[in-house]
Amino acid sequence: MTVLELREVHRVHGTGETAVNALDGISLQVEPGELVAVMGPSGSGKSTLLNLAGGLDSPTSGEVLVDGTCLQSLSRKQLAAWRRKRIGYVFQDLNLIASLTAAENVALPLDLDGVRKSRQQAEKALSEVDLNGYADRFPDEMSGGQQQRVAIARALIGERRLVLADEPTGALDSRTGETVLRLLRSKVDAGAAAVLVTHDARHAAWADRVIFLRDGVVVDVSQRDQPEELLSTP
Ligand SMILES: Nc1ncnc2c1ncn2[C@@H]1O[C@H](COP(=O)(O)OP(=O)(O)OP(=O)(O)O)[C@@H](O)[C@H]1O
Repeated sequence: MTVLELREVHRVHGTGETAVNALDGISLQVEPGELVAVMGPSGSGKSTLLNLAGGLDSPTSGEVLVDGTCLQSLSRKQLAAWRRKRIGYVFQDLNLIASLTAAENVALPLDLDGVRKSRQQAEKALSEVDLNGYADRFPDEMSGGQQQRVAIARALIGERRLVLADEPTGALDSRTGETVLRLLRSKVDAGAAAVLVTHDARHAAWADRVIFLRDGVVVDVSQRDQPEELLSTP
């Protein structure tokens, strides 16, 4: 089943003379096993698209479906539960909770859903981002890059079907940045769907499809070349 679907989505920010068409009729489907990168100049609507996909914002018109359910049809409470279970976010502002340790931050979405053995899962997720031994540290006891990896671990933990990432490698050196993309890729290869907003073509190269936005519309889409096509190129 299609994990994320946007149907003719428009989002106008503001009203009257100052109104901005942040998204101007976007349709998009992301399937299980697919990593889609979104690129485009500043102000082209990338963050708006990600916020709508994650149910953090609502379209002015059009529909956003996750796992076949229209997010706008859910009550606030249902939407919160839907998001927590199915959607993982890695945003530029990491949203780590300062009073919780790394492991507690990572386990939080599971704890809120009453999942057992959340601590064990959180420690495993932390070790996957090379943070063995950091479980009991608080965010302010970690570097920016380490905090970013905690945020990645929190986004990928559990049965998330959709992962939304906004420049997830922002504060990381290039080697750690590559680790993050590899983790995202392997989550997708295991059956999740992901949307990655990036300004960096090297990061977009990890995607199956790259969508280019300008002024709230899709101006180009590039598909990852099939190896066979590459081999047959003279
Ligand atoms: N809350 C808001 N109120 C008014 N205008 C907004 C709001 N959020 C975004 N916009 C406007 O909508 C347009 C799209 O913004 P958006 O943040 O989605 O772009 P972006 O491509 O993510 O930009 P960047 O790469 O700089 O993060 C811009 O013109 C922006 O100024």
